[in-house]
Amino acid sequence: MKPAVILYKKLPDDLYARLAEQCDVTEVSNLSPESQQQHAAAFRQAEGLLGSGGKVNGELLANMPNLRVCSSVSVGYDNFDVAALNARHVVLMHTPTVLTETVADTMMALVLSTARRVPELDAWVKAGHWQKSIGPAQFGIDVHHKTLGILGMGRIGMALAQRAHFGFGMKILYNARREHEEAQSRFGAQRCELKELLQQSDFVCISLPLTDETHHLIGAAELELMKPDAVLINAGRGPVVDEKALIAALQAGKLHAAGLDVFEQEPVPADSPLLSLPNVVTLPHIGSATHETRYGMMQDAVENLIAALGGNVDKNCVNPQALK
Ligand SMILES: NC(=O)C1=CN([C@@H]2O[C@H](COP(=O)(O)OP(=O)(O)OC[C@H]3O[C@@H](n4cnc5c(N)ncnc54)[C@H](O)[C@@H]3O)[C@@H](O)[C@H]2O)C=CC1
Ligand SMILES: O=C(O)C(=O)CO
Repeated sequence: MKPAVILYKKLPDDLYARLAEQCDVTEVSNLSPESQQQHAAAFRQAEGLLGSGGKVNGELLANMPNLRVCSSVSVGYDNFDVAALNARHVVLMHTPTVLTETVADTMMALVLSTARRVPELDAWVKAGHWQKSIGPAQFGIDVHHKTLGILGMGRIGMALAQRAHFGFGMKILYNARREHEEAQSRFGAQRCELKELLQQSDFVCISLPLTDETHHLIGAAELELMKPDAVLINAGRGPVVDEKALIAALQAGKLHAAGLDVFEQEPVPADSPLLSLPNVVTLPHIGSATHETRYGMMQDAVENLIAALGGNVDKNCVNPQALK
């Protein structure tokens, strides 16, 4: 008999067919309590769960007594209660690597667009303001040969460092618990304390996961340490930055700009002051959102689920110890 799975994300036809060949699939629109109630029997039976977004916590697990494998279409897994999964011996699979280069491209796009004010000036031209030669009011700041500080020197941080160092001749700083030998040998990257990184970087780029330790890692005191013409880029998770403190710093003119792909609340509320600050570039959490990469993530998530249901957690497993 095929294992029963709950699918809470639309898949392309070929990937759905691949999943359905191996599993008995019930498709639901999301993991809301209403959806769990509506499909109670399917949730109760399911051994697998595949999708993205939505909280996977003790309450959901209580409705899924047969669950063995969660497969997330994402690398970040802060929406999963891993301790609760471990306690129930449920393994969590995710999709690192396949999205790394695309997210680093997004971060570089934020670096360039904040520094050179691309969206702001695009809107300015389209609004008919380009009536004569531009002047200092339209100038930006250089990116090349500046200092880029990375918080989260993992897969995405490394791919960003590669672009910044080789493409733009930038000096790379990073903050980490341990020396990153590869970052040092490939990019001459220097490890430093958070304080030093904030004081020295022209661009502070966040590609950190959200954990208890990283929650509000960047608050008022940290923003105060940054150079007045520095730029903050966040593509990790919104709550790594205290958004109220960021808004206050931007309103007080303490930073050149911010480039944000992630927010404390997503979608970002329409009345957020971030949306009316001209020096803030906002993106709707598109870090990995290209056709190619999103397809690759879904493909990996399907294969991860099938492999893990078959007892193979060699690749892309967050908590292989849960099997023990
Ligand atoms: N904006 C978007 O669409 C996307 C956002 N992300 C976010 O990026 C994060 C990173 O992804 P990867 O690079 O693949 O993960 P990774 O695990 O390879 O890298 C994360 C790095 O952060 C470091 N780190 C963790 N806590 C730290 C702390 N307190 N201080 C200093 N360093 C710390 C880790 O040691 C690791 O080197 C994901 O967890 C996710 O939240 C990932 C993909 C897309
Ligand atoms: O994979 C992730 O963690 C994302 O945020 C979306 O790609």
